[in-house]
Amino acid sequence: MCPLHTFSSVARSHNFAASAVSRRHQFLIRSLGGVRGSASSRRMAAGVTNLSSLGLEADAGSILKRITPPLDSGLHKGQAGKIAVIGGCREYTGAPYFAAISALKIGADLSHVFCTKDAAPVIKSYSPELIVHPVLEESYSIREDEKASVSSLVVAEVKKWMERFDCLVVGPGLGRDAFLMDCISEIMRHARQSNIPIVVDGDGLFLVTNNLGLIAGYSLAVLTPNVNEYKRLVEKVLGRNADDQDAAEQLLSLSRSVGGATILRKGNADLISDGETVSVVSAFGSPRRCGGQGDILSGSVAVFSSWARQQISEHSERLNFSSSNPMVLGCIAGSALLRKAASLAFAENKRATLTTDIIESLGASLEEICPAK
Ligand SMILES: NC(=O)C1=CN([C@@H]2O[C@H](COP(=O)(O)OP(=O)(O)OC[C@H]3O[C@@H](n4cnc5c(N)ncnc54)[C@H](OP(=O)(O)O)[C@@H]3O)[C@@H](O)[C@H]2O)[C@@H](O)CC1
Ligand SMILES: Nc1ncnc2c1ncn2[C@@H]1O[C@H](COP(=O)(O)OP(=O)(O)OP(=O)(O)O)[C@@H](O)[C@H]1O
Ligand SMILES: [Mg+2]
Repeated sequence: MCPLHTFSSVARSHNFAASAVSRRHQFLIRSLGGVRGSASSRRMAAGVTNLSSLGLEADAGSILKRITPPLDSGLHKGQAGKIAVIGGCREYTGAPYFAAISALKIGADLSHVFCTKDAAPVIKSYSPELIVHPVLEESYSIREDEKASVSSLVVAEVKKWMERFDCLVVGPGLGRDAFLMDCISEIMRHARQSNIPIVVDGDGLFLVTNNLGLIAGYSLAVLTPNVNEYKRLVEKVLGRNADDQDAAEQLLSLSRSVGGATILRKGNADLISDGETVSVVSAFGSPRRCGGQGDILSGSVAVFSSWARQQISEHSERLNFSSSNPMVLGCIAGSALLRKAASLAFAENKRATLTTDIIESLGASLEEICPAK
């Protein structure tokens, strides 16, 4: 287990130690955009009463420490996690790379990428660490009369690996080709039948928003929408606009409406709900909004939720968390670690901070909270 004093020093420097009440208060002020005495702050005050009873700011440092497994010479390759990212097409090769390499940097043993044939050599060239499968096809590369047979082949190629994975990340850099979307739907149905957790991000959210049945009622699904993706999801599911005034209540109701899939709403503060609880991670990260940070998050959530699942199955009696849902714990851990890594990378690189710099800070960030030895 990680020594407690390590957590205390991290907590001091990264705001984990602020009292729960003050953090809740700060979050609500930020998320609801209140100005003292204004109408919006009065609405906010009403929200505080409702939301504080749900429990907001997560004790992310403690969760990170308790779900991260110790390094143990008795373990063999694969036991610390096998993750697969399904994404990467002609346009986007960075996003699946960011998600897959982040999973490895955090501590997973194996990270696979299933992408289109065009994207595969590019992704392989970024890193020899990733196992890259050039199996996906887009409409432009196949004839109409081939579609049925190619679709069966694509799905079969992914299915034969599926049972080995602890978690899939569906969507980073996937694109929105209609043929590809149909194949991915089939792959997701199969993953669900096999009880494999799925983190849905990027274009996977475009697919799911238009096919809610893919994740509805699946408690091992996590959706990680950014501001645009959340807006589309809320409009589709609740028939309303995304709400910043009652953000936590709306998220709770959104998650309930999709049958308890966990949703991580990304933004200034990250909000997480599985329809039972709402948690917030609001520790300051970085003011740089370079593309790719959401991809780091999706790869991280895949690893941490797999670890949380394992810890809960082995030691549920001594894990006294606010939520017993491993997908929620994985979201909290992933969000907190990303923010810490972004803050370290920004301290060093300032305006030049890029996603690759944040990835390079993941190891040191986790080490401060949970040392390897
Ligand atoms: N280095 C990389 O490889 C990175 C790659 N990335 C990858 O990029 C993909 C899109 O993710 P994103 O975050 O740009 O989507 P988002 O903010 O909803 O859209 C912004 C605007 O663009 C538009 N739009 C998007 N896709 C479209 C499409 N296929 N065809 C048409 N329009 C499209 C969208 O329009 P709308 O959705 O409203 O119709 C909105 O106006 C996703 O795969 C992600 O993983 C990122 O992870 C960053 C690093
Ligand atoms: N305004 C903000 N202030 C502080 N942190 C933010 C802000 N917006 C997003 N973040 C952080 O950046 C992370 C990525 O969120 P973002 O909204 O950039 O995702 P994304 O658009 O999906 O990213 P990507 O470019 O990888 O697709 C979130 O977990 C959140 O912690
Ligand atoms: Mg994204």
